Parts: sequence; C-alpha cells; structure tokens
Amino acid sequence: MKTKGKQVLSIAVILFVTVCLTYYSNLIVWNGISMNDLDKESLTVGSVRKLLEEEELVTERANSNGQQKRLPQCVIIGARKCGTRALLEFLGLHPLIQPADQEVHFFDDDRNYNRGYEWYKEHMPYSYPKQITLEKSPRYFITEKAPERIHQMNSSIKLIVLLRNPTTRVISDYTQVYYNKIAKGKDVDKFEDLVIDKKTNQINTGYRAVQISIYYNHLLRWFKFFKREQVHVVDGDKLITNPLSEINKVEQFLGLQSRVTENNIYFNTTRGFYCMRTPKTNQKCLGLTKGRKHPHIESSILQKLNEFFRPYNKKLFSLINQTFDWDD
Ligand SMILES: Nc1ncnc2c1ncn2[C@@H]1O[C@H](COP(=O)(O)OS(=O)(=O)O)[C@@H](OP(=O)(O)O)[C@H]1O
Repeated sequence: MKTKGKQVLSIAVILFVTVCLTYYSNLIVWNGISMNDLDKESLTVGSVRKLLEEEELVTERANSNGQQKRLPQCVIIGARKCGTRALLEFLGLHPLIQPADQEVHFFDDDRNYNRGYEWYKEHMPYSYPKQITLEKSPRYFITEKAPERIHQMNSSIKLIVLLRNPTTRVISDYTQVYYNKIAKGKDVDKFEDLVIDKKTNQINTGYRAVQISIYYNHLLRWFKFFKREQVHVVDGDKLITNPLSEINKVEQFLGLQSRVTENNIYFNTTRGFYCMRTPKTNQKCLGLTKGRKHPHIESSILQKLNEFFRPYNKKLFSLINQTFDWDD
C-alpha cells in the first residue's frame, strides 16, 4: 500500500512539473515570441531578465513576464489607404516586432500631443528590450507638425511610408468616405463632382483626397527633418500582389533577420487578398473595410487624374530615388 502511495505521489509531482513547464513556455509563445525565437536571437529567458534589470525603469509598469511599454522605435506614417493596416499586421508576425493595435494619433492631434510622451507610451504594447515597438497612424503623413514632433521625440527613429498609385488611392479614399456616409445615412457626392472642378473642367486641387495623393509635397516636409536612409518607402500596390517581398525589405530596413515567410502568409481566394497564419488564430484576414470594391470610374476621368499626378510623381521618384509602375 505504501509503495502504491509513493508511486501516485511521484506521478503527481511529475505531472505538476510538466504542467508548470508547459505553462511557462506558453506564456512566452503567447506574447508573440517563441522559445525557439528567443534562442535564435540569443534572447534566452535569463538574458531577457538580465537585459531588463540593466534598464533603469525595470520595475516600472513591467508586466508579469518582465515586458515593458516603450516609445516606438519605428512609425508607419501613412499614407492613408495605401495598405498601412496590412503592413502593420504582417510585420506583427515577426517575433521581434510588437505593433500597437490601435492608431494612436499622437503627433497629428494637438490634444493627444499635449498629453505628453508618457501618455503616448501608455498606448504602446508591452515588449522585450530587443523587440521593436511599431505604431501606425496614416494621418501623420499629411500633418504639418508631425515631422518636427517625431524628430523631437527621437531624431534617429525609423519611418515607413507606403505609397500606392495616386489615382487608385484617391478612388480608395472616396470609397471609404462613401461607405462611411452611407452607414450614417448621409448624402453622398458623385466621384466626378468631387474630383473635377466644374469651372475649369480640371482636377479639383481643393479635394482632400487629391491633395493626399500629391506625395511629393508631403515627403518634402519629412525630408526637412529626416535623412533619406531613415525613411523606407513601401510599394502599396506590390504589398497587395506580392506582400512577402515588401515585408522582407522592411525586415532588412529594420535590421532584423527575415522571419516572415510563405508559411505565414497565404492568398485567400474568397477575400481576394493575402491573409496570415498566426500561432493564435491559425488564419487571419483583415476586416471587410479593407479591400472594398471600388466604383467604376470613367476612363476620361482616370486619364485626367493620371495626367495631373504625372509631374508630381516624376519629382517624387527623383526625391526618393525610387520608381513605381504608376504611369498608365
Ligand atoms: N492583405 C490585404 N488585405 C486587405 N487589404 C489590403 C491588403 N493589402 C493591402 N490592402 C489594401 O489596404 C488598403 C487600405 O489601406 P489602409 O489600411 O492604409 O487604410 S486606412 O488608411 O488605414 O484606412 C485597402 O484599400 P481598398 O482596396 O481601397 O479598400 C487594400 O487594398
């Protein structure tokens, strides 16, 4: 009887230890970084703790896994409707990137900005010291004060900007506003009425969607504060058709080993877009507000828009020393 009792006790102890070990390693995987990844990046659990201890604010707002909130070391600044959400989500597949789920609108909203860096930091995800905290707010791209404000916070920060065929971006922008208005029971304008100035029969440069697509004007402001090598430009059209090549270029820009592979990304025929395989959810596509069907636009208007943007595109290509397949 005594021997049997000892056996039961031994089994119970073994079971307890196994459960504890499994729980501990799962905690790490759940935070977007697997044991395997930690080893490969020479971030063992011990070394993570040591690195944390070396940091001044180690006990301040550290969660139970020893992670902390940090100001972003990289920001996706826009442009609106160029694939900013898709890129953020894809990059989140990398074990050393921690994206903020929500757009924080810190640098483009005076009220938020006046709340200070601590407020901004509070909106960041928990991360390990070697991980890169990433935020995206597409309105930064067009906000006058944003470049100087970001530079003031961190002059060596890395910036990512996505650009898409400027005409397609205008249509995407219009489509988004169109559906938002419909949802609120508001009247909607016809695309032609917004994009064409009735008096001149030329492109209406007062239409905000057109202004945003004049990428050259906006980027000029950013380059007053940041060096070219601090800004990585992603091709938003290619992000739709071949996301992996764009993601790999970003990994390189961030000085990270390439970790996002074809195992993490697959083309979802129902959605008509690339989606993700994540350890948590297995499959994840972006919401239906991304990739809405665009309205049919008359070819004469498309041509007008393309012609309007062409000289700006040319100046942009030479400014960033990079070209895109936008010329029809
Ligand atoms: N994988 C994947 N899935 C879904 N959608 C994708 C994807 N990759 C890029 N896109 C394109 O992203 C466009 C929306 O861009 P943003 O996320 O920057 O929009 S927003 O400014 O945050 O509202 C959205 O534009 P529209 O097609 O005009 O809706 C998409 O074409």
